[in-house]
Amino acid sequence: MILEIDNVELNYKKKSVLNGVYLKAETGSITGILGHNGCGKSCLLNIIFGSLEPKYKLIRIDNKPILEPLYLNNRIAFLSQHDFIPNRMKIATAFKLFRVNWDNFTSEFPLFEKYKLQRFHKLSGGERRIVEIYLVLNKTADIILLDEPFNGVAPLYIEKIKAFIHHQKYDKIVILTDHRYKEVTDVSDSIYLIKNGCTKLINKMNELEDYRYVNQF
Ligand SMILES: Nc1ncnc2c1ncn2[C@@H]1O[C@H](COP(=O)(O)OP(=O)(O)OP(=O)(O)O)[C@@H](O)[C@H]1O
Repeated sequence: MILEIDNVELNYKKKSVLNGVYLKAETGSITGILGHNGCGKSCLLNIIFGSLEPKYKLIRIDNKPILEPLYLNNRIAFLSQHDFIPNRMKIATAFKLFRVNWDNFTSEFPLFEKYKLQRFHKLSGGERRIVEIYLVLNKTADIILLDEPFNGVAPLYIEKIKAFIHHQKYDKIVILTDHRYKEVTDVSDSIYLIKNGCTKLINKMNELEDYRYVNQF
């Protein structure tokens, strides 16, 4: 499956946020999006998900234009920047709602066993992120969007999460963004940089220096 988005125009009042986006993501490869604070990474993921309506956009899946928000057809799972599990929901209930197996989760993350009947808000920020990433990655979906999956996650778990993300790519489209750019470049097969409202496909990592995204890669 191939997902493409282009012709995006997103403005807030007189401020132009996105105006020259082309992004192509396909099953079997992971697509990373990089860019400075406020360049429009989260907006772009929300536009793909369908929760943000820009002035113009064109989304195609396998060359067919998609006119309805993608979230309506349940083929897409989105880890947004902010928690999506309600604070007072028990962790076991969230796993039931997502139809994700609790025992498989705790075999990968044994330290979470004690949280089964705990309410979501009692977990630390990093622990909440790990639960949500796991649910999103394991939900039945063709497309996965991850907005800052590594934010607040301890280094030991980052490697594990990267391995999970990598595992998903064989039958899903995965698009992710994070400020931990080395993790993003490490796990991604193709990289887009958003600069001045436009996407630039990065072929060689030193282009990230040329575009002044990093001082030294
Ligand atoms: N609801 C809104 N009203 C006005 N401006 C907005 C709104 N949402 C986003 N913006 C602006 O759009 C721009 C892009 O925001 P976005 O959250 O997509 O950036 P980002 O690249 O994800 O940033 P960060 O890396 O800091 O999370 C920012 O300048 C932001 O201030």
